[in-house]
Amino acid sequence: MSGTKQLSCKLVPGENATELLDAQAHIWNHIFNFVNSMSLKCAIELGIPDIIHNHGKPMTLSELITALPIHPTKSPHVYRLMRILIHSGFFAPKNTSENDQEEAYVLTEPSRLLLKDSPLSMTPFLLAMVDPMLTTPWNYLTTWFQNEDLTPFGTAHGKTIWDYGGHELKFANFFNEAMASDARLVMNVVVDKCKGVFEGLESFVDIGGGTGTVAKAIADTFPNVECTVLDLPHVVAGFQGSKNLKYVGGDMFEAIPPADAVFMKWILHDWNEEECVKLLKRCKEAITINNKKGKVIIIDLMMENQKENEKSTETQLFFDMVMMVLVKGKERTEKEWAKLFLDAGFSDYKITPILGLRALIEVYP
Ligand SMILES: C[S@@+](CC[C@H](N)C(=O)[O-])C[C@H]1O[C@@H](n2cnc3c(N)ncnc32)[C@H](O)[C@@H]1O
Repeated sequence: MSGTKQLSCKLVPGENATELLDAQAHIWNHIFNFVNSMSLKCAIELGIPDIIHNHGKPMTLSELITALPIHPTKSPHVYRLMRILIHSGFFAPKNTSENDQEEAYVLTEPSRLLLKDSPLSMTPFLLAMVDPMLTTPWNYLTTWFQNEDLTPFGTAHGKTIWDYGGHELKFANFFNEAMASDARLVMNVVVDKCKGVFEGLESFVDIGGGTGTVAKAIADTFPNVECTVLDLPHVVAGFQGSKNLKYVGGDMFEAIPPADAVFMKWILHDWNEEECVKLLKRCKEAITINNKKGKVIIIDLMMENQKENEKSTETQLFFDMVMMVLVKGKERTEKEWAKLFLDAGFSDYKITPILGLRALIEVYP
């Protein structure tokens, strides 16, 4: 032996083979965690949910293979893709009839939400989040821990995500469409379950409101409310308002149009504590102008609001890491939210926990 240490292959006393193999399997499972998202991405790109949906009845493997836009040499592999997606709950097997040997596939609730033309489709969000422009920064996480860069996204692309959107049209389009698809789904629930939050308002401004999905939903549901979307000039460029909806291009850290309610969905989790306090102070100015007493309405993730559900906790932890990698923000617990509100000079808040992993929070001056 020339100076290298020889590691013993024997089990350490007290360690049994089952524990060792379990530990190995645990590591394998985590190494290959990306297989779930990449298999799902592939199924969406091939249009599998739509093909099964349009078939109108449970679809057998051979029918699926015939309908898929794939090379004939790949036909024998389709069942493998379907098998993992059944395991992860995106499709379900169904026997077509008692005599029929061949299993058929049906959609599940999650795959129904991935139908391309469904009004609440999450497909744009999925395709954006797994696009290499957003996954590449993960390869720079270690480098970022060891340098002074603000985000791994910045290390990878040399710009903040917002500046990048201003330069890369393709990125801006799929990012804004991803946000809009989430806003459609959330506003569907909000307008149905918490209409009261918006009743009595005369004016409403959605800051960082993207291409206006939230403001449009409020403008349509409450025709007497004057709605404004404020976002970066390149995001709102070319958008036309309507009778009670207008678009304003600007920087929310500089000025927010006065309104009875300032709305922020998926905004504060993008920013650090100092920036959030600055933004909340701007919001407070906007809702208290002329001695008015409006409110701030926030939709954002609330860490630890689903403690009993292991999968939801993991999803919240995923989101927090995403915030670390893409932007300077974080996901916050109720205690952390309360501190932000206090530091920005607000006196009270109310949480409506109707949005699953997220919450609707009303904040009062
Ligand atoms: C995570 S997206 C959320 C979009 C939308 N609120 C939603 O949830 O669908 C954040 C938004 O903030 C906007 N934004 C970033 N910096 C901004 C600034 N300084 N002023 C105004 N908007 C900004 C981005 O352009 C983007 O539309």
